[in-house]
Amino acid sequence: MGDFSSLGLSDWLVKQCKQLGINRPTPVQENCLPAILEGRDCMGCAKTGSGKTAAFVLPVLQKLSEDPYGIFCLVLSPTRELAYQIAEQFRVLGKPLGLRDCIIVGGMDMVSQALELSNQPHVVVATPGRLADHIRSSNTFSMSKIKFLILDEADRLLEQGCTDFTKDLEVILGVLPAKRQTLLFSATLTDTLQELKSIAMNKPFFWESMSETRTVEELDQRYILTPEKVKDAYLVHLIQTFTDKHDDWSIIIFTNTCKNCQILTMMLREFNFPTISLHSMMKQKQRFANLAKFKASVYKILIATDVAARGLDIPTCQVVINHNTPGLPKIYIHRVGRTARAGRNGVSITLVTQYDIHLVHSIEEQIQTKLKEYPVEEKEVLKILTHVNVTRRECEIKLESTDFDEKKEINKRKQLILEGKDPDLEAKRKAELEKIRSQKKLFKQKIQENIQRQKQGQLKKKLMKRKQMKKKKAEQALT
Ligand SMILES: Nc1ncnc2c1ncn2[C@@H]1O[C@H](COP(=O)(O)OP(=O)(O)OP(=O)(O)O)[C@@H](O)[C@H]1O
Repeated sequence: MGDFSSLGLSDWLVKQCKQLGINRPTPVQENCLPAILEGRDCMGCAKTGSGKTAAFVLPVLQKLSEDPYGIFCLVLSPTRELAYQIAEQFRVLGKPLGLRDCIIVGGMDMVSQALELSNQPHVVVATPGRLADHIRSSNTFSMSKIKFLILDEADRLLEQGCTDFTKDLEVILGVLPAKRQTLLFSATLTDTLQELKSIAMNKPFFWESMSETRTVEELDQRYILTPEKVKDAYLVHLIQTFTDKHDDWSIIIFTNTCKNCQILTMMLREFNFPTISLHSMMKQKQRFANLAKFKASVYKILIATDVAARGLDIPTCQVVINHNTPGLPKIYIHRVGRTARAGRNGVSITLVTQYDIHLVHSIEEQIQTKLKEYPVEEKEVLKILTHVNVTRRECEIKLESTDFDEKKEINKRKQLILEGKDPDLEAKRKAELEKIRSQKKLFKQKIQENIQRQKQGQLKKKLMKRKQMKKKKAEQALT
């Protein structure tokens, strides 16, 4: 493995890297950096925590230092927290340049963002939705001269999941110059390769880390098979044992919904665990504040939805617990990738119910690794089971008495309005769809029942016939 200078990086950047403890390039940096410096489009697929961010930040900074102007580079990120983290890397590594960056994400003041954009920052780091809003509503900035477009977590930006970025991406791509360098990075690029290739049109240099497994070797991947009702008791027991044994460990717990995130946070606090949460129903300022407190180890436990699954770099995080088994292997890979980063060790524990076993199998198939069972003293778990379940129920009741569900409904309506839809019409449409769906279901059920009845009738007839035959034979034998 060479050093950064031999890859063509300028001395000032090599020095800057050293100050951050980045001395030798990781494979993704070693391979992608020269191609980007040569002016090629690039698609880099490397495991979580392998230094993909610096693989695009460093060459952009080098090119910027040769011809500084704004807006030089646009980076898109699927989440707001990740956008801040990327901007920070640019700021730290680009300090000697006097780099001016600007972060454009939802949940923050739009007017001050518009002002910052009009000041022509060198680098804009944005989430697609908010940037598209600015493009639609303002003509005080131009992106027609950008040299670099970067899609971090590129596969997420292009997939049509619950947050669909494709329309916003169309708006953004519409104002960018065709002549630019496009860089796409993720730990899970391969599923969306075709869509990505249409964005990086300029015969992209494609690099993927060669490895049989898709998760890092330093990660000890475990599971616990548990009935749904005992899950929380296992969780409390696990946290208790980790905190008893290790003062300095931080834990991220992933769960499937904002409500569950909130309930688990309340519940773990009842057990005096220093817990904080991160999910999309929180105010943005609170989200940033909570993440900062977790990063600074003020709180040792972060309970999050998948909004924290990708990209976040928290070196102190030693353990990831999946309170629910992720439905997609890709999500699993990103979630457990929040630990065991940059060569450090880490543990992931997935709580698996009997209904999730098939999900574990498809995860294992994708990552080419078998999860090992995590040994637990079941006696200890059973001892706290009732206490934990009663506490959870109390927390649920407490949450129900707040306006959490109401807020969720209001947020949904706000989102629909922002998408240019009428919330009442949407609700009507949804109800009608639901009605049609349940009618179809009922119809299907009736058909099934009819088939079943017919089958049973036929079976009965057959049995009767057989009985009669037997009887006949017996009578014949007697005569
Ligand atoms: N060459 C290097 N040597 C040592 N540490 C490095 C090097 N490059 C990056 N790092 C550090 O490794 C950590 C992980 O890097 P980064 O966040 O870029 O990972 P990533 O590949 O983008 O992961 P993910 O897929 O989860 O987003 C960071 O703390 C970063 O500072």
